[in-house]
Order: sequence, then C-alpha cells, then structure tokens
Amino acid sequence: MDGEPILKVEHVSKKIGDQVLVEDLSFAVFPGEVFGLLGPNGAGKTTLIRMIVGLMSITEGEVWIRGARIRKQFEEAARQVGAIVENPEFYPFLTGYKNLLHFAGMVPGVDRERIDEVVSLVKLKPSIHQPVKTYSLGMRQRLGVAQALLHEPTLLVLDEPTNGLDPAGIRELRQYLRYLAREKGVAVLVSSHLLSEMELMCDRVAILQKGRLVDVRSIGEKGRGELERMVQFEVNQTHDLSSILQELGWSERETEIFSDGWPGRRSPD
Ligand SMILES: Nc1ncnc2c1ncn2[C@@H]1O[C@H](COP(=O)(O)OP(=O)(O)OP(=O)(O)O)[C@@H](O)[C@H]1O
Repeated sequence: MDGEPILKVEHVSKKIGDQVLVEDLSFAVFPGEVFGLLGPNGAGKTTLIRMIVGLMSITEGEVWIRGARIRKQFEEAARQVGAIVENPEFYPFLTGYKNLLHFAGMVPGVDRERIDEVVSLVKLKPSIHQPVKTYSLGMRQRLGVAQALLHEPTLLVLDEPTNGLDPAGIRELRQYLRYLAREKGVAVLVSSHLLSEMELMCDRVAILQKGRLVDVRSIGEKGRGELERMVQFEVNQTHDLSSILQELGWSERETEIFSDGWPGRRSPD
C-alpha cells in the first residue's frame, strides 16, 4: 500500500478486569480506502472503534491518526476524525440545516458554503429545511454523516452505519462513502456484522472474532465473491464449512450467503 496511513492501530488491547475484549490488534488504513471491520456480534468492533476515536481508554498498544497518538496528542488526533459511534443526537424540532448550523458554530472554520457542500454530498438538499423529527432513520443517518464531515476530517469512522437502513439507503450510503474515499481521499472505517454489505462497500476488510484479528483481505475490483472464496479456501483446508461458520458465530442468513457462493454446494445446472 502506497503512502502514509491515516490510521494506524498498533498492538491494541482492551482489558476490563480479567476480561479481554480486544487482543493485540494491528492494522493500517490508507487515504482513499474504505476499510471494513467485519465480525459477529460481540467480536469487539465497537470496543475497537471507541478506542480509535478516544471514547474509551486503551489498555495496551497505540492508535495513531495522521502521526498523532490518540493517547498523548488527543486534540491533534481528534481534529482529523469525524465519527458516528452511537446514534447521532439532534434537536428534533429544529430543521436539519439549523442542527448543522448549531454544530458548525462549535467548530472553527466551518462556513455556510461548507454546510451546503456536505448537505448535497449526503443528498439531503430537498429536506434540509424540514424539522429533524420528520426525518426517516436513513435521513437522520445521512444528517449524522454530514455533521461528522463538517470539519473536513481525513478519517471518517462509522459504527454499523447500515443498521436500520432500507436497501436503497444502504446503496446511497455505499455510493457516497466510496465517493468520499475516491474523490476526496478520505480514509473511511466502517463496521458491520454483514459479510454481504462489507463486500460491496469496502476495499479491504479486517475479520474480527472474539476480540482477535483473524485476517485482513482485499476485496478487489471484482467485489462480491472474494470473501466467499476466502471462506471456501479455509473450508478446503478443513473440509468443514459449517464448523467454520459456527466458529465465526454467523447467523443463518450469513450462512446462506456463504453457501450460495460456494461452488461445491451448488446443484448442477
Ligand atoms: N464496558 C464493558 N465492560 C465489560 N464488557 C464489555 C464492555 N463493553 C463491551 N463489552 C463486551 O466486550 C465484547 C465485545 O463487545 P463489542 O460491543 O465491542 O462487540 P461488537 O463486535 O461491536 O458487537 P455488536 O455488533 O454486538 O456491538 C462483548 O462480549 C461485550 O459484552
């Protein structure tokens, strides 16, 4: 991978009492890429993201954002980050625009032109002057992304951004995340427990299981199917698809996705 990474996670662990939530994770995210954290519920995705954005202390290791350490140079590191970790909170009786104006007031250097720019980027122009209480979940999500982008971060972090979105909302989110990465050089970190979504959205995917990094894979231009092939490869090593899926803790739906793309399981035409 060329150039300096925007995000570098180095041997990061999180322990609470004698419980290990995240263990010795290392990876880097580069400008212009959409990087996914994929893993079943409880794998440690949110814990890792909370540490990356400084919402949770790091037990061991270091997170670097554009050369600034989140532990020791928090303000410098945080300036580079836009994030939605929990559900974004808005004033429901104010319009989307007034909510953005309010946030813009707290960030130096954000003018109305920038607000208009992020509003059109997340395709909220037609409804930006309506009260947020009239917004659908997808529209709130987009307003959240607009807010996270106001200060032109170089790293955008979204925890389970597709939760609750309909297929059209997921498609739009995917399109503008890719646009941000490709055209604006932003590094995007997203988490999900859905393999199919990660395949379509990401350039590379880190697979987490029980707080550990199983692997980092490139999705490549071909998109869909790469991860399926990876699982197939693992299957060929052990000859047991179901035990791997169980081990990964994937749901039945995910199991179906895996087996659909697995030639060994297809019935002959
Ligand atoms: N503050 C905490 N104290 C103790 N254990 C915690 C704490 N926060 C999370 N955990 C545990 O750490 C593990 C990882 O949780 P985490 O929320 O990071 O997983 P996740 O991959 O984001 O899953 P999900 O998609 O369900 O949020 C889980 O077993 C969870 O119960």
